[in-house]
Parts: sequence; structure tokens; C-alpha cells
Amino acid sequence: MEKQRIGILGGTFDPPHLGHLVIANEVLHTLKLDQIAFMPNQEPPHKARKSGTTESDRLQMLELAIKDNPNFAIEKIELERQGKSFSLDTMKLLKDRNPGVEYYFIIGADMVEYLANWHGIDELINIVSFIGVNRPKYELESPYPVQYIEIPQMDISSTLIRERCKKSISIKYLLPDNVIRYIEENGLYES
Ligand SMILES: Nc1ncnc2c1ncn2[C@@H]1O[C@H](COP(=O)(O)OP(=O)(O)OP(=O)(O)O)[C@@H](O)[C@H]1O
Ligand SMILES: O=C(O)c1ccc[n+]([C@@H]2O[C@H](COP(=O)([O-])O)[C@@H](O)[C@H]2O)c1
Repeated sequence: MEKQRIGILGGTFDPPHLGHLVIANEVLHTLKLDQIAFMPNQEPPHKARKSGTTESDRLQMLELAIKDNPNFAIEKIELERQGKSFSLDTMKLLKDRNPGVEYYFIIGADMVEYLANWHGIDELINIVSFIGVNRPKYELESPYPVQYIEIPQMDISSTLIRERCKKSISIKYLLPDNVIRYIEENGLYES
């Protein structure tokens, strides 16, 4: 039987935005994958989260963001354990749980540049295939094996959205309307 092929888009998703959705869709179709699993981390290994949102906020926003796409799913494995979410630990666990699945780990160019600093990267590259996508202001170059996929450039980040909310600047069209409603109804990112 052929292995199932799943793309993992790991992230903090604080909040999820159109950049994430476009990446997922482009990689899904270019590589003809069976599914893209959005994988929210518990605690990002390389940056501090100061936005004040809860794990439940991030998860609910992600659920809203992907709900109309049958090829998108959420992988909650990193929310099951406390502490920094090192991708090596996660992917070993996922491979053990699902030996019949081939995993493609999708990263933006900022993470491609940072790959040398990932915990246990030399082991991780033997477990997953890395897929790199372009992102404005970052180079798509790495000494590690990364397959590059060209996507429409989008200079959108969660940081930009949080900053705009703080200054009461419109975030319309940068992320799905139902996620914007969640942010407004729950007063996220206001201070
Ligand atoms: N606009 C974008 N273009 C390309 N890749 C992106 C884009 N936004 C996010 N990514 C990639 O998606 C993954 C998850 O990103 P993350 O959830 O940290 O969003 P972010 O916008 O980078 O967040 P923050 O601004 O809070 O650092 C990372 O691999 C990141 O490189
Ligand atoms: O394992 C690591 O050392 C490591 C270092 C930096 C980032 N990552 C993972 O890369 C993904 C994108 O990170 P982020 O913070 O941009 O959302 C997310 O799944 C992180 O857990 C993993």
C-alpha cells in the first residue's frame, strides 16, 4: 500500500493569517500531498510569546481559519506536552505513532535561514523532508537538504497583525473574516 503523504506546517499561529493558508494550499497542490496538518506549538523553541493569548485562543483561531478546506487538518501533538516544542522530539513521536505516513515539514524562508540552529537538525533531516517557501526579506538558501517551492510573495506576519490591532489599524483581508471576528470579540492584541 502507498504511504500517506502529509505536509506539516508547524507554527505559533498567533494569529493564523493568509500567509499560512496560501503556503499550505500551494504546497498541497504542488506536491500533490494527501493533507496539510497545521501544527501549533506549545512554546516556540526560538522566540518568546508575549501577546497574552492562551493556547485555547490560538487553537480556536486555527480551527476557524482552516474549517472550509477538507484537505487541511490540525495536529495537536505539541499541545500535549509542556515546555519548548522541539521539532525533532515531535517528529520522532509522530513517526512512531503513524509509521505508514511520509512527512513533509514546511518552513518559510526565515526558518530556512535559521535551520542550522534547530535542535538536533542533523538527525531531523533524516526523518522528514523539508519544504522551503519564499518569504519577503529572507534568503532561500541552506546547507541542508530543502526542496524549494515558489509561492506568491506575501509580506504578512502575525507580528504585523498584532501591531496593527494594538494601534487600532484595520486587519481586514490579512486573515480570514471569522478569525478577525474572534480577535475582536475576545479583545485580543489590544495592548
Ligand atoms: N508570509 C509568509 N510567507 C512565507 N512563510 C511564512 C509567512 N508567514 C509565516 N510563514 C511561515 O509559517 C510558519 C509558521 O509561522 P508563524 O506561525 O511563526 O507566523 P509568523 O507570521 O512568522 O509569526 P510571528 O510574526 O509572530 O513571528 C513558519 O515556518 C514561517 O516561516
Ligand atoms: O526544533 C527546533 O529547534 C525549532 C526551532 C525553531 C522553529 N521550530 C519549529 O518551526 C516551526 C515554525 O516556527 P515559528 O516559531 O516560526 O512558528 C514551528 O513548528 C517551530 O516549533 C523548531
